Amino acid sequence: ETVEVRDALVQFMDNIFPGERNVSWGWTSGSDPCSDLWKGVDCVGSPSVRKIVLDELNLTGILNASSLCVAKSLAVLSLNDNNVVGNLPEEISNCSHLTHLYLSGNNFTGNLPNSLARLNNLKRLDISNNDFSGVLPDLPRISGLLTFLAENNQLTGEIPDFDFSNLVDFNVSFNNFTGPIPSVDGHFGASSFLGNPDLCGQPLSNSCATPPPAKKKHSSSKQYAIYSGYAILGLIIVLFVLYCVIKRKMQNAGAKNDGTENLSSKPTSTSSESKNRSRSEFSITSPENGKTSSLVVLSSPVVNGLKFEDLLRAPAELIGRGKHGTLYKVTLNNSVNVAVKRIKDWEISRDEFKKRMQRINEVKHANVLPVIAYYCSQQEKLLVYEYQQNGSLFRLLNGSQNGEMLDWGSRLNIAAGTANALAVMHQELHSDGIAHGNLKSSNILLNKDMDPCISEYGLMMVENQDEQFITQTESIEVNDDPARGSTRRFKADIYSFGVILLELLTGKLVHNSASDLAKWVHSVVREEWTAEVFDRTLISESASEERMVNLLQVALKCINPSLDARPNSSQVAVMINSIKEDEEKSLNNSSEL
Ligand SMILES: Nc1ncnc2c1ncn2[C@@H]1O[C@H](COP(=O)(O)OP(=O)(O)OP(=O)(O)O)[C@@H](O)[C@H]1O
Repeated sequence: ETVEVRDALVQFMDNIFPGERNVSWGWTSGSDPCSDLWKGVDCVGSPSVRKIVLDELNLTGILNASSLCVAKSLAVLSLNDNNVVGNLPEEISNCSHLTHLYLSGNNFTGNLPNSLARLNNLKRLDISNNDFSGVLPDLPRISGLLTFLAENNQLTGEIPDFDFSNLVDFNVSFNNFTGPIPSVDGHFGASSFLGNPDLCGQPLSNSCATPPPAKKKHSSSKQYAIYSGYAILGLIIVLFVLYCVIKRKMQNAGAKNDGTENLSSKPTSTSSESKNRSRSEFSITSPENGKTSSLVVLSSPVVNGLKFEDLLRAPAELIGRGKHGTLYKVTLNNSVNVAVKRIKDWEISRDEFKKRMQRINEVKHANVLPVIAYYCSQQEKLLVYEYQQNGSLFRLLNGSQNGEMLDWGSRLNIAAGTANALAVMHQELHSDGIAHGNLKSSNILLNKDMDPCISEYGLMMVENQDEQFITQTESIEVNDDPARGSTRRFKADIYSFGVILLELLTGKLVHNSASDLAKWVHSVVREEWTAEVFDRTLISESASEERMVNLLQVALKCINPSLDARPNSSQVAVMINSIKEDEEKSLNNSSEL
């Protein structure tokens, strides 16, 4: 770097870190930021400063943007989780190459400068958890913005009309924004807007009131008539909705005696009410065509001799309602908990169902949760699994803050265990055409040793998580050729597994569409800031970036839009096991030192 840039950067550091600095940081005008490796500086193979990352270093001074932006090629500035004070100066716009600006978790105050909107290259802006106030500058004019995080500040005024379809992260919760939320078209939920008492409209539940009376006083009689019309229409809609809700509630109360949702109230097994509750839940009816549909117990000593009636009588608690059915936790007489999945709308004959279950049951793997019993009648299909106390991967990544409890080693173990199980299942069931069909992180359960267990293998005939990623030609081929259709099912599992790997690596979860996460990862990787993709908890535990990148590459192969380009499950398992072996070797080496 030139002397001018060096001196300016040293000035920037003196201002943001007043006091004595550790000499090992560099940041002295006699040295070079790139070749002398100043702390937090990355020149990404060039002679000019590209990135400055000074997170969690207890910086307590001010941000001197005039000095900082003398480094013209600066693209990333990250000052997360320090105690920087003062405002964000107008001169920040001199850093015209900035693509990433992270200021979260500091004590910044004052208005955001209008010049911020002139940072045309900005893709990610995170000013969350500060004390910024005032109205937002015209940020929507930055066309490539992907992230805007501003939660927990004191910002006011209306939310400008961002292009929400382009944004992948957006959060303005817990500020003082007012007025109507611009149309987000389902791209972001209420959690992005909560905690602004005077904000209204979708996706929040409080609708915007008609204009206040003061304005009406000045409005013309025509406007007055329009507003009154809206108000009356609104009132009619509210009354109609109220009527429907009350009517439905009354019908439900009549038909089900209020017992459908929550069966956790531990009914005593002798009470006729509790029997009725269980019956109404599973609604198992009389024998069909003279044949009795009984419970088939496949394996497991815990449920030996289990009868269908035992299942019906046992207290059941609803624990989930998914796309394909409902899940109950049922406590049997011997105090064993089982999970009972009641499948919805599966057009499959009894014989076919039975054959399928028997076939799946023949293949065993330690990381696949076996079906221990099943029941099948024309109307009902129930599957019984052992209840897994430690819940699912989805819950683990979601429940603990940012998946904090799940360290890199555990994530790699889950990835490898799942890949190995999938490889065996695919190999054994390939000729039967039985793929998993609905692989996702809520179907990866953790057993008592926190090892992964794939649940619900083969319960769905087809699941098209990757539909939009299939090329048109492939889609035609698949429809025309049954063998290709079978390949497609297995390759769809690979896509889904790739998405699970992305969840493990990013800590971000799929809620509605797997393709959103895949798109987000692609967009970050394309920007060549691959490290940005990884879950920050992994970065802070100093997980090996090399192995994270390797696992990311496996994930990207799995979500390749072309079916043929995706690896098969055995290849995936080999790749992940080799990453796991590298990890173990490196741990052994470091413990020997
Ligand atoms: N055997 C089990 N033990 C403990 N928890 C389980 C078990 N099986 C499923 N769960 C959890 O119960 C919840 C509901 O499961 P369910 O299978 O109904 O939902 P889903 O997998 O999201 O939906 P679907 O399979 O219908 O697409 C999920 O969070 C799942 O992780």
